[in-house]
Amino acid sequence: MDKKALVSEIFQKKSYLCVGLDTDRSKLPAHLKEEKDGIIIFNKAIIEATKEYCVSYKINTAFYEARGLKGWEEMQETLSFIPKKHFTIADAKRGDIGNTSAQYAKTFFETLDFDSITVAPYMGEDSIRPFLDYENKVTIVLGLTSNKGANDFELQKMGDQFLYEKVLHTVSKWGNEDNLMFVVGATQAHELANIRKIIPQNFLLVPGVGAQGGSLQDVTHYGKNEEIGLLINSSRGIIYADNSENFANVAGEKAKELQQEMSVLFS
Ligand SMILES: O=c1ccn([C@@H]2O[C@H](COP(=O)(O)O)[C@@H](O)[C@H]2O)c(=O)[nH]1
Repeated sequence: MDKKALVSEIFQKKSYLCVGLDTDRSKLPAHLKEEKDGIIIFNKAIIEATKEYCVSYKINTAFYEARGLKGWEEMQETLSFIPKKHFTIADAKRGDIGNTSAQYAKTFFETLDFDSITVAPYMGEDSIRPFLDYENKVTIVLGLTSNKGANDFELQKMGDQFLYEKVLHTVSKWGNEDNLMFVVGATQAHELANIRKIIPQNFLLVPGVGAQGGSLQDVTHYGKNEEIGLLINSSRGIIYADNSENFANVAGEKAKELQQEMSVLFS
């Protein structure tokens, strides 16, 4: 799925919600912890219950990679449950010297066929170029992250600008508004007006509402553009909203609540 199709889905559904599938076996409802395919059953039910209310799913690969071969198979099977009209994100935060990045790009864009991948910018252009070389795929670069550690480097001054501002200015020239998005944490909403001056048109992937306390209203107010330009992610706040056999219905309700809050912020 490309950006044009994503924008069309956003306006049709009045939703810019991305559901995060950070599925941790130790957090499954008790009845699924006993099942060999507990993660698959859980993810399938979550996708069925939430697909009407969201336009995107983000798979944080760490939760699958940690389980070795079985985890990679679970990631692939989970991807196959996601309807084609949803934008898929491999939250893998890759980036290495060029020939290694090329293998990461092949893994996530060809072998697994994700629509997009998150990458770290700090090894520079040759580490990101192999991802950008894929037509009809989107590279999502870490801009200003949601965590406390954003203060350690991203919010340090480099000359007269913050390091994250330098990243946005420079990286945005390596690609275009169709193949480049940036991660900005919902906890950093105070910087969004400034961020929109630097990258008015690129989509932003915004994690950090729900469990991390970011505000959907603030992010939308300061970050929205004429295409909406936002994918707001919630993972734990949706998928672990309930720990009983009714978990999927409750997850669906949580996704619906967020979609309804978004729908009134469209105008
Ligand atoms: O700055 C960042 C970048 C990525 N993440 C990821 O997003 C989700 C957030 O999960 P919640 O449970 O909704 O807090 C998770 O996969 C993080 O690794 C982020 O939080 N902040």
